[in-house]
Amino acid sequence: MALIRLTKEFNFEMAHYLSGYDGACKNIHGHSYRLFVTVIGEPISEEKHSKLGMVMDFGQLKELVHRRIISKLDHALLIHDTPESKELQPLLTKNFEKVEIVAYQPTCENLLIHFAAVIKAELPSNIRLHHLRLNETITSFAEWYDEDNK
Ligand SMILES: Nc1nc2c(c(=O)[nH]1)N=C([C@H](O)[C@H](O)COP(=O)(O)OP(=O)(O)OP(=O)(O)O)CN2
Ligand SMILES: [Zn+2]
Repeated sequence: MALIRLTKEFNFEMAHYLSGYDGACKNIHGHSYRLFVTVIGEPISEEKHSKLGMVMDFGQLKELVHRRIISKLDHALLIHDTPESKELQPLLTKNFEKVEIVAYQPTCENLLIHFAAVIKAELPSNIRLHHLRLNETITSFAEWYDEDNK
């Protein structure tokens, strides 16, 4: 038995602001995010299987992450649902196509917690989410590891 980790990288552009933050990031600004998704499993060994030798088709992983995360967040503005943003929300949703209202402060950390839950819920039962890495800038990134969150 050999366990193999597979990683696929995704890129998306997203705007956000950190509500109540004590620095420049309290203002609306954007990032070119880089998301690395790593899964672990055993390569399929059935000779007749169309995915012979693969833990998971990279294309299947791409479809999942695109559908559940990238399609929603790329070129979107993420708004933390707070009493202060309530007034702003209808104005933004009326004028822009992609505004996502979320129940959490949109930090790298909280985005990863959200992404992990979404990806884990859709992975086939024989494949495990091993870790995620999210770069917010070239110099700043956060990581989520399954083994840290058992
Ligand atoms: N722990 C966290 N700290 C900060 C987050 C975060 O998500 N988690 N986010 C921000 C801002 O949104 C933004 O990402 C600024 O980050 P920072 O690395 O400070 O960006 P700079 O452009 O100033 O980075 P340099 O490359 O050092 O110029 C703030 N903090
Ligand atoms: Zn930011």
